[in-house]
Amino acid sequence: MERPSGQGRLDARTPPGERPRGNDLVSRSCELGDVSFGESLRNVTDARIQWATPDGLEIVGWGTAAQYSAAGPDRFDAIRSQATATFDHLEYDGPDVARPRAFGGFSFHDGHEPAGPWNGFGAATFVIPAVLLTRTDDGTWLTAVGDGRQSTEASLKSWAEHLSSGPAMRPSGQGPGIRETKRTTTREEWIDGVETAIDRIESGQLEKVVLAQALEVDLEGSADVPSIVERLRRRYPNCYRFLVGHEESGTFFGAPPERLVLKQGDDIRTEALAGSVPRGGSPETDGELADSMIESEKVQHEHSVVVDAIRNQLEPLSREVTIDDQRVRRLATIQHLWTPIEATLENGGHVLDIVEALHPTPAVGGIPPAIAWETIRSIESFDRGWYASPVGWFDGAGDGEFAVGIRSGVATNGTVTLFAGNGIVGDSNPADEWDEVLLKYRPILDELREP
Ligand SMILES: C=C(O[C@@H]1C=C(C(=O)O)C=C[C@H]1O)C(=O)O
Repeated sequence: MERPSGQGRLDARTPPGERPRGNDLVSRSCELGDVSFGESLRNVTDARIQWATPDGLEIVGWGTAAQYSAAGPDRFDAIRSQATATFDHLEYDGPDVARPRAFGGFSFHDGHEPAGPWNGFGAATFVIPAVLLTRTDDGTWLTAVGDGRQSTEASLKSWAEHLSSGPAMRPSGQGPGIRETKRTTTREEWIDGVETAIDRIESGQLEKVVLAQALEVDLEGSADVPSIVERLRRRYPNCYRFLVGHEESGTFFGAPPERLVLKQGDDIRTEALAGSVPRGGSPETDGELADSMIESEKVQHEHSVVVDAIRNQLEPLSREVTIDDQRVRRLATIQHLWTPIEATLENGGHVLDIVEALHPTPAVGGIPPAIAWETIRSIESFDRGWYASPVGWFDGAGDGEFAVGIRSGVATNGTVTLFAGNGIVGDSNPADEWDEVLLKYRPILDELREP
């Protein structure tokens, strides 16, 4: 999309006494009529983000008002302190829902070095977009973030005019079509890897590990990721939908069913989502499959390891941790065992503290964490990059929401690399694990294929 003029620069006409200091940011919002979020992002070549939650919040953003990156074991802290320096001096005038937020994520492991499809995705990268569109049931807002009052107000006005003259809706289009798919892991290699993990579990070193694989998909057409993300809403309305593209990178996107954390003030919501069976062809077979999952000792063990790890991480930070009743989460192509978890923080804090405490849960990593990671490294033959990692947003109050970046892929020139993994415990059956992992490619693979 062509950028309207008047964006960015500190406006020299602002009276000195009224001008924000140095690099301080200014943000303004206004309400808009219906605009197509997908269309707004389509031709953006610099940073862009999209974030949609099962609760109905939808945000797209583009451009960079501020950017933070960090690597190594202190990456959570480093991002928090860089962003706090901005937010502490950010002047915002507008409704809470449209406030500026920092969007981004982390790599699975803090030692990540960007390469291949993950070029441009560091160990932690966040941006406060220069332009944001926020939609809830109550309406749509446009937010501009810049470094001077008059220039930011001018930018808001010109984007409002520009977006209002565009289409309110656009057809969500077709999938690009698939030319060829290539696995990182053959069935034999997968079965070998699962057996190696089971040996480690039986020897007592390891309790659970999540092994994953990747599928490289060569496309017939080009991947219009914002419209793929829009289309994922039709079959996965109760999942998150996101995309993250940095200035010089491919686009990471997906429809994860799993919340890592939602923090609002002292209230924390998270969940254990682990244990999977396919959907049946009818309500009866759906129910039978779900019952077999609930009754399986193997699945219950796989699941309880996640509940216990989350409880152990949250208890030292919380006044109270509540583990809700276990239930079944039914998605279009798969069903999961699911336990919602809530906590009340003892001494407040920042959502990134909770992200750091929880990531990776044994729903995507394993127990004990260090041996699980070493097992993953020695068995998996591809780079997890940002797959299965925290992706989401935080604001100036330290609130925010992060999904677990699963049911995801990274799009780079004509190729999408998809990722999927399974929890392995002592009584896992390697051949069953192969069938299960293929199910987890489906959400995106189906959209790429669809005519
Ligand atoms: C690791 C993935 O999914 C995770 C593993 C699950 C399992 O092992 O049953 C279920 C849900 C997710 O926590 C994935 O989708 O790639």
